[in-house]
Amino acid sequence: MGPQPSFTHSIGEQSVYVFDSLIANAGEYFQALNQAAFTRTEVARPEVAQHRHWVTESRLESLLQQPIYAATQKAVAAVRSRPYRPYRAYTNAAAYGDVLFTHVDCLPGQGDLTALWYLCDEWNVEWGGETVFFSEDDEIAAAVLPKPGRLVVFDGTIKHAGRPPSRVCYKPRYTFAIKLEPV
Ligand SMILES: O=C(O)CCC(=O)C(=O)O
Ligand SMILES: [Fe+2]
Repeated sequence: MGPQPSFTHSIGEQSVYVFDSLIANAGEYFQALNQAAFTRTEVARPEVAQHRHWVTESRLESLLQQPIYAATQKAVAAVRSRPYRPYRAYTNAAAYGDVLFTHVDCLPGQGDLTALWYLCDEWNVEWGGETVFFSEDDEIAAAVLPKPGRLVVFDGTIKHAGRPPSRVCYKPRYTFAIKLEPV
């Protein structure tokens, strides 16, 4: 039997699956990301293109060799019967005061999934930094808190946004996004 989600949220026909404890070395990723070269190049959606946020891209060829990708595949296989392949992987960085704008990760009918890893060595509920998911009528339908090594897998058509960490959080918030398309 594969990994089971810690919990699942249904938003209309779409789903958000939260997995914990699939990797043990989130703190190592956090340390490595502290040395990575981020560029302020990412745009959430065209209308907010003047507000860019910080990202660093991962090479897909190297991603495929990594245990974090194997863990992602197992989680995806636990919730979906069809195969998916990654087409992009990158890490978002946000600190207090940053804004990560609301967006969707794919168009209706594309069937993409997003696998989003919280790569922190610790997290405190007072630090905020949730990923929030919206219903069709723009209500918050689910909010997922960062936790070291937590993975959230969701349908790319769900509107969502990362929230920045609060003023009492002195660490960057890193989320590692793997965008997956049906094969
Ligand atoms: O950092 C987050 O919580 C959300 C990131 C995201 O939505 C994305 O990279 O597409
Ligand atoms: Fe997204």
